[in-house]
Amino acid sequence: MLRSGALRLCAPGVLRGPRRSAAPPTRESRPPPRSFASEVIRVDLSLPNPSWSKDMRLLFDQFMKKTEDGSWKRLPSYKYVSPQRTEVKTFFPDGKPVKEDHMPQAQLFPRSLEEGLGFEYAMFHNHVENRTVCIFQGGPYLQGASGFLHGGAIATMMDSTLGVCALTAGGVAMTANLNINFRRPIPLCSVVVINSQLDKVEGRKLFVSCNVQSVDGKTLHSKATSLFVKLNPKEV
Ligand SMILES: CCCCCCCC/C=C\CCCCCCCC(=O)SCCNC(=O)CCNC(=O)[C@H](O)C(C)(C)COP(=O)(O)OP(=O)(O)OC[C@H]1O[C@@H](n2cnc3c(N)ncnc32)[C@H](O)[C@@H]1OP(=O)(O)O
Repeated sequence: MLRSGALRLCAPGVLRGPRRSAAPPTRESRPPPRSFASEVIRVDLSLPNPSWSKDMRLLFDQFMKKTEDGSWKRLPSYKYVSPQRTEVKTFFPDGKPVKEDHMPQAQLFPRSLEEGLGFEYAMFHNHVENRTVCIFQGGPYLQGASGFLHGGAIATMMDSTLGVCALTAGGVAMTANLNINFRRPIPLCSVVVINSQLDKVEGRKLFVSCNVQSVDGKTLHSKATSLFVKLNPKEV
């Protein structure tokens, strides 16, 4: 039984729970790995699935059109990130990268909830303009104030979008500073667009900003400025 008006905006797949829709899945569903050593699952989760609302699908299609001339690229996204497969291993600040055997259950945080219940998103990057756009549908497990998204969930997606923008433009970097203004609440299960851009580079410092807007562009939900610092290989 639905109590929240906002929840009615969710696609039917969300309300029935994860991976139970009669509609054919558009992603390959496979069980999680026992260990990174044995297998790294490469299921691209930034593709449409039955939990995506009409707004989410329309936006996705609009951005896919923009990829046709090569100016924009869709960025694939995976649940499992093997340290063996990233530069983090070499650039980790304390010089002691976590061994894969020590974290068999590690997952990328925004991909750690079941389909449709948490963070549903896809990102697109423009290499010429150094911009990253994220289309984001926040599911029912991300509630803060009743019927609205939790500020931490919004911050997570802003940090992730800013991070991808910084990483894509400048290489391996970590968030050093993140300033957010929350202007208007985001209804649970609605879709928003996060627009980020690289503003300035000073040595290892990457200054990146973003805003979060409603699909029609009429509501500015949040704004942020951030500083990412490229990790220093000399310290390894
Ligand atoms: C992240 C790796 C990604 C791997 C990707 C692979 C998979 C891809 C998949 C999916 C992508 C998703 C993307 C997600 C993105 C999320 C990212 C996060 O949330 S990261 C977690 C939260 N952040 C921390 O835990 C950092 C903790 N802090 C640190 O480790 C250090 O402070 C660090 C590395 C940021 C800087 O330390 P120093 O020792 O290397 O550098 P110093 O000398 O302190 O600073 C360099 C310059 O920056 C300024 N600076 C540093 N921190 C500052 C601050 N907070 N405010 C202002 N300036 C600051 C300093 O004043 C200095 O400036 P002057 O060169 O002198 O001009």
